[in-house]
Amino acid sequence: MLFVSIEIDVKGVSKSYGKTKVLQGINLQIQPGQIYGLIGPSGSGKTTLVKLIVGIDSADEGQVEVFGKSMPNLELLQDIGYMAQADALYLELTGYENLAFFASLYPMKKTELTKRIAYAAELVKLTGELKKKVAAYSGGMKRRLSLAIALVHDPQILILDEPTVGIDPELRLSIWNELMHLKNEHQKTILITTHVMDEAEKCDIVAMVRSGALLKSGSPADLKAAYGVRQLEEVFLQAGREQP
Ligand SMILES: Nc1ncnc2c1ncn2[C@@H]1O[C@H](COP(=O)(O)OP(=O)(O)OP(=O)(O)O)[C@@H](O)[C@H]1O
Repeated sequence: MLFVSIEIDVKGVSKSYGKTKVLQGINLQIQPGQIYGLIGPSGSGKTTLVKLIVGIDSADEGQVEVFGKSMPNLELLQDIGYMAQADALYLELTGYENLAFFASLYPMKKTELTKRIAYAAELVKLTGELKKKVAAYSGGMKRRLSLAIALVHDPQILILDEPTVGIDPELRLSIWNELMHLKNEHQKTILITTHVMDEAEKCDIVAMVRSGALLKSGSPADLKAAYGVRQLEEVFLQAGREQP
């Protein structure tokens, strides 16, 4: 029997805010070493779903398991790197001080900490800017620093909520190359939300979210073949029309 391990398992999850049902009956499974993309229009529920997976909010119905453990679970903090949509940075501190602060929340030796900060800063091309106060950073630089913070403690799972918004195309490409490297060379699992179809194309599995429900999921190639189309965007439009 083929055994497929599951790192993130979302089972029948629903969530409401007040009377508004924001997620309904979501099921998804993410395997180790996958890049899994959530794509959908603004307000479709991607961030809400991501928050349930990270464990900073809890579902009304259903369950989220990460490494077989029910979320939220403080034990798993070390294993998950989360980059929220809104940057949570200390503006009066420098880039370096921000990285050092977040890294210090995890058990790490001083030498390891210094190495990880250098690696994370280089990854997002901020090495030369680390001495500046974050208040003087541009929007894109803040996004890049948030990404560096998400991976500074070397987590197995990276959960990135629209990580490339406000980032120029060249750096966007280099960040994607690095995400591919993290997946291919270090078997990291990456869950990413995006509005951008060409980013969705780079994911192993794409799940299309609309109005709090998962329309379709699969590899970009399989999804396009199933609909007989050449663009992922067309899959999304057709899948949306099929909805009752
Ligand atoms: N804390 C909250 N209280 C009330 N409503 C909320 C809350 N958080 C989200 N919502 C609502 O839930 C719905 C889904 O929001 P969510 O942020 O998950 O969407 P999204 O797909 O991530 O959108 P975007 O791509 O714009 O980030 C929206 O209608 C939003 O207004």
